[in-house]
Amino acid sequence: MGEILIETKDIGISFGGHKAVNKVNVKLEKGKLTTILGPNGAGKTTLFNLISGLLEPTEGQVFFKGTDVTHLSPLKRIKMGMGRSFQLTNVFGALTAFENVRLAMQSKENIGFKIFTDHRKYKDLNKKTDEILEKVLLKDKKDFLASELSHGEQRKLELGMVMALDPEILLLDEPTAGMAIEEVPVMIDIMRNIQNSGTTIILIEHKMDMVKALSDKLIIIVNGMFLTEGDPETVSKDPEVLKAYLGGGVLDELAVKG
Ligand SMILES: Nc1ncnc2c1ncn2[C@@H]1O[C@H](COP(=O)(O)OP(=O)(O)OP(=O)(O)O)[C@@H](O)[C@H]1O
Repeated sequence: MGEILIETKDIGISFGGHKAVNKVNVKLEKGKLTTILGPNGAGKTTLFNLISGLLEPTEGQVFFKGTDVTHLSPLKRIKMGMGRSFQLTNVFGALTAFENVRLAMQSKENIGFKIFTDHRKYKDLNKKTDEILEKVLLKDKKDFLASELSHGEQRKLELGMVMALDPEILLLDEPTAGMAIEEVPVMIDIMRNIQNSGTTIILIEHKMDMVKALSDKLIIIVNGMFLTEGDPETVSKDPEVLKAYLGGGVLDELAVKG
């Protein structure tokens, strides 16, 4: 296994009496795309919230590049290189696509209005913003208000805003949620662009086309607990996975992967 960027040790959280995540141990490897799969309500988003700091665990620890970040705020984690997107779109409708991405970049750099006193920095930010809009295939829409974009375009923009934080690892919670199936191949292209630029990705995704096309590794979570992990081919044939999770035949699609 290569360098580990994120590791959880016996991480868990209870809501009332219910253990939404129960002593989960995962290691996420640099440069890889790992997909977290599991039925609805299995605890995938909750695990993301624990990793990114939106929730404090009731037990266990989270490490980022060997540092214990369990009690650090989400903002501190972002500054360390952990980027996160959400199932719901979070864009500023009254700003253009370009402004949304640049604002995200400014927030990371903490430069606020000082940019107006440093022309070079300003130009540099604009250039980086253009590069990101190109990566998420929104260059043509840069001057559109975010509210004028389609839902799928807003999702791409959201991805651009997370990219603007220049993360070393990206946690993406269903980037295709609410997208029409015809839009999925474009999202796959965008994700490949991000992968090719060396960013490590952890993905929660239900659309199997996407999972098949991109995943180096699958981690299966059932009832808040880690079930198994491995390459998509192996995991899709694991009898435990088929028994506990599938039934519905979801991974049959993975098993026939070329
Ligand atoms: N803030 C909360 N308060 C109480 N219960 C919660 C909270 N967040 C999540 N849960 C519960 O924890 C369990 C796991 O939810 P979670 O959203 O993590 O599942 P998921 O695997 O992401 O599901 P989906 O695929 O439907 O998004 C569910 O039973 C959910 O109702």
